Amino acid sequence: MTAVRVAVIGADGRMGSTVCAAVEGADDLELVERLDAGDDVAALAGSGAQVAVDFTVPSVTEANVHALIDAGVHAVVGTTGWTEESLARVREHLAEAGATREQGLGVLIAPNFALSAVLAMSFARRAARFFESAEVVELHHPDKVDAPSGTAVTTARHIAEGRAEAGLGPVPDATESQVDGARGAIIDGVHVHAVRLRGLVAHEEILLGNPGEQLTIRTDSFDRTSFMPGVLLAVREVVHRPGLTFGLDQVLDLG
Ligand SMILES: NC(=O)c1ccc[n+]([C@@H]2O[C@H](COP(=O)([O-])OP(=O)(O)OC[C@H]3O[C@@H](n4cnc5c(N)ncnc54)[C@H](O)[C@@H]3O)[C@@H](O)[C@H]2O)c1
Ligand SMILES: O=C(O)C1=N[C@H](C(=O)O)CCC1
Repeated sequence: MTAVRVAVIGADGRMGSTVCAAVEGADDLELVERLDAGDDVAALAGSGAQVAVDFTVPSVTEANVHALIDAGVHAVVGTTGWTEESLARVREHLAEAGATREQGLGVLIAPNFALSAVLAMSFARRAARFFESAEVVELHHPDKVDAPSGTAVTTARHIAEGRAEAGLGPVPDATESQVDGARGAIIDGVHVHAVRLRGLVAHEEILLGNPGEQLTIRTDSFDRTSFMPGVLLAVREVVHRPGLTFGLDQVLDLG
């Protein structure tokens, strides 16, 4: 068995260092490069790396992915901050690169690699059509630079899709006046609230309400090792998935 050669970008960070350890602990993977701020992603072209894992910061991750496509390296991305527009640019770049390759390159971007979070997002989408009200509360460590979390943004979008498919209108909300931000950010009509608290890692509660009842879906990552099985699965899968894959639910076939 030949090991898949893996590079990690953001290797000195909380996630990147955990990914390096997970790759080093896997018999079928080989850690060949550790890059962090100041290193040239384009140089991976001649490094022998087949897959690069990006856990950096929202402001640089898209440029890293374009550089990886140009370098002919598959990408697994956990960094947040992706929009419909930035995803479309990656899709387009991959299509151009694929036209000149025998087997197209793969980019797999997932806002959350923890199985509990992937399932929570999937359950929320399925449950959304049955409830009048839906709100998302995400809770993270205070060193996180973006809010709301990428997971919460994706969860809100899933809920909005489920509601729209069922023909549900806006969530009920009689608020006429508020202190700025009191009702959270509104993403596709769903209110999203962000808590930052020392001691936390990554947590989310999805609240779904009807007259007289509530469904709460909660996911907790108590440790960054929770993300590693999903990251390693993505590394193994991306080489067989040309084009852009968004969300680990696609790999797990959750729909
Ligand atoms: N998808 C998931 O499952 C998941 C899980 C946890 C965190 N995240 C996301 O991953 C990202 C990183 O989180 P973190 O807690 O590891 O952050 P962190 O701040 O600990 O690490 C980021 C690292 O990226 C490096 N970096 C910055 N600019 C760079 C550049 N241009 N090139 C290379 N490296 C660069 C920094 O020096 C740092 O070492 C965030 O967007 C976070 O939301 C995603
Ligand atoms: O610690 C972080 O930062 C996390 N970021 C992701 C997000 O924004 O959804 C996933 C959870 C951890």
